[in-house]
Amino acid sequence: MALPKVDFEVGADGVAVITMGNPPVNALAIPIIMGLKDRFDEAARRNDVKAIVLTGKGGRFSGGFDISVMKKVHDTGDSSHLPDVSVELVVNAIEDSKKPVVAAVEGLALGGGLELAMGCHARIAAPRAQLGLPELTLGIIPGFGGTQRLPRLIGLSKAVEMMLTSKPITSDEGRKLGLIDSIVSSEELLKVSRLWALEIGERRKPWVRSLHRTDKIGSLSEARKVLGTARQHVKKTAPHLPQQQACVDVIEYGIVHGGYSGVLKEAEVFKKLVVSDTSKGLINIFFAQRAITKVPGVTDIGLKPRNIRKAAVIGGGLMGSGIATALLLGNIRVFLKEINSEFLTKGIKTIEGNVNGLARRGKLTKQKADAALSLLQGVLDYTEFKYVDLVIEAVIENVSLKQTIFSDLEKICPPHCILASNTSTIDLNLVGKKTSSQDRIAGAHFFSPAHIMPLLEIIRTDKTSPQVILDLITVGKIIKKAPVVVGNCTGFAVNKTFFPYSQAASLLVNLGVDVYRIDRLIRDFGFPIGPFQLADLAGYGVSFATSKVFADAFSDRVFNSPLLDLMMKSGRNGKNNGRGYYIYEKGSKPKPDPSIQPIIEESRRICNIMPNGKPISVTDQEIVEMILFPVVNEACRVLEDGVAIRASDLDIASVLGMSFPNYRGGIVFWADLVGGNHIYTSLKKWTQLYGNFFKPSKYLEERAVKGIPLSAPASSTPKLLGRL
Ligand SMILES: C[C@H](O)CC(=O)SCCNC(=O)CCNC(=O)[C@H](O)C(C)(C)COP(=O)(O)OP(=O)(O)OC[C@H]1O[C@@H](n2cnc3c(N)ncnc32)[C@H](O)[C@@H]1OP(=O)(O)O
Repeated sequence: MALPKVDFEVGADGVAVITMGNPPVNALAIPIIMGLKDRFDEAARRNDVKAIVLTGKGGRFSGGFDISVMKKVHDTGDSSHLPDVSVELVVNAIEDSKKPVVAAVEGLALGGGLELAMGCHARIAAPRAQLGLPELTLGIIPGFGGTQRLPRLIGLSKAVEMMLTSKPITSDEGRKLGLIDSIVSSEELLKVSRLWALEIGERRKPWVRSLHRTDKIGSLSEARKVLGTARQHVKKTAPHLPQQQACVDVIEYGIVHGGYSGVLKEAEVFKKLVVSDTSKGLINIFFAQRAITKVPGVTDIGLKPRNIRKAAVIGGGLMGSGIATALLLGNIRVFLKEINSEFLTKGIKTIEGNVNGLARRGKLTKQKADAALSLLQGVLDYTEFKYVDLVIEAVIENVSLKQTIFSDLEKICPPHCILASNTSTIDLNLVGKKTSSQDRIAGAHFFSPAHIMPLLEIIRTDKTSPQVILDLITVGKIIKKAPVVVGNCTGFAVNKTFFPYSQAASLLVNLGVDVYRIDRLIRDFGFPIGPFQLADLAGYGVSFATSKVFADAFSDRVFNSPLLDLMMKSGRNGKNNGRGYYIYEKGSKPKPDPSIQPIIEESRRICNIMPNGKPISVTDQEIVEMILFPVVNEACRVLEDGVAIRASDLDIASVLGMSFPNYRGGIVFWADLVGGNHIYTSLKKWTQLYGNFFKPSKYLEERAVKGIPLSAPASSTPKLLGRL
């Protein structure tokens, strides 16, 4: 791999071209920043240099400050790894340079990349470059002057919007807004930028120091109005994200005290935010997301993904139609199979509803929606299966039915065809037991609604071939899912980790805690809805069936609550029939239903676990911990058994599959922040008080006692992922 380096070349025209080279995105790693400082010094010193062009190698300007430097700060606790770029490089060496500097932008200029460009005296871009300040997604604010220069270049409202949403704009929009001075073809980019820089020197083009501009900001009262609205919005939509408020504050500071003071304030706040838990969590998620597709024994052995053009989905229910929708949106031809025309019509209607719904909400153009639906064909038999590359079975969780389907598939599908099951709980060895095709059988576990939820859990057995796993990873990427490869066991990685979540909530209710208090606290923690509203949403049938599976598999530690059964017996089925823990009425938000109280009382009476028959007294924090620590405990077992390749895979899976708040970094990452020892001692205490449901796992105990982070890689070879 090429080392990061900054090239410097002075042409006969007297223009020095400084080129950042750090593939694949020219991230501003420390050697690049040092190199830039040296090169700008050199350009300033040399008499043969009249003007400067700053650009990036390989068709990309820069993807911003090297995020791994911030990770290093998190890992070491040492902020001195953060270089002074904002003043030393952007203000002193670039913006205040006595020689004109032009940024030649191609591909992308994000974060620190765009901030360098904004420090230049003009920006020339190739078409379709992405320009943005996505720092807030990492729990920080722009730190190389972006909070000050962007509003001065494009106006306050748009700049605030770009920073708070972290959404990039294209060259075209940048040109209209005044961020880009001219758009030229890639071929012409350097030539035009050189000329432009020379013309600035000759005063034939304006020599603009962005930080000194005030014309686009408006009056102080106008600015305060815009910022006040932004503040209100942030307060409502992002109460857990301190960087959002901080960003607005820093922008305002610069407007009140001047751009340069704003830059200094920004650097100070940036440094504080880098070490915040939010930034630690979000940066963990950034790298976790990119690690999932690095699967030892699969992606590092020189295999090439095969083309998956045609797929079949068996079962047109909620899951099957969601999966088919996802494949169609990924431009894959789909045969949807059902057992009769009534079910088939219903499945197709659901898919049409899914696709058209996305188009209605502006997520898809009408043209793309029509193109996706044209790739769908409903079938009632296996004739078309002779030509497919992938089958995903999504029928009910019935072992013998699945076994029959897979033995039929083996006979009908071509030998290269991948045979996948969307089972959420059943052992895949059992599913493929009646075939001799175990090497091409895998799990492709989607999360409901499958066309929306971004996680795809790919389950490999010890017989699944690496090629099949690689192909499924590739399909996952094509259909815009995050593919996480896990081992085969009851519940696989995600449902196994999270089965104690709803059980702990029920346990607390049976100990006397209020349903709605629990839901509120879990929402306050950052989940979009609480466990009882989630149960309402999923429908009780699914929860009931899966809790049975877990009760059989993990009888040493399940909590069997009569609550769900009693709810069902009283004619409730959650959102499906409008009656659950909440009342569901069209057009209004779910309302707590006081009439469930007698059902809860009955459950408590049957369960009889309240000490002395009285509700326990617990703090809000304890409630959250009593629900989430058992999940951490199960995550430890998943890691110990090697069901997940690495802890960060569970982090990303918890965020994308279970809506664990991303700014807390994922379940294992959060557990390490809370501290293994606190989790262990709490679980031990609750085991004594309330039983084995809370009993700490060996893995947790060992690590807590030795002070080893739960996320640290295991020293022994994973068991279930034996091939990895
Ligand atoms: C002080 C400043 O204000 C602070 C900052 O600048 S913070 C950084 C702001 N910039 C960002 O947030 C951009 C982050 N990067 C991205 O969004 C995307 O990587 C991208 C749009 C640039 C490219 O996307 P894509 O082509 O799909 O490639 P992607 O797989 O994401 O990244 C390719 C590799 O570059 C790495 N990378 C991308 N941006 C990086 C960055 N800013 N720092 C370090 N590594 C980075 C990725 O980790 C990945 O590494 P890997 O191959 O070892 O896994």
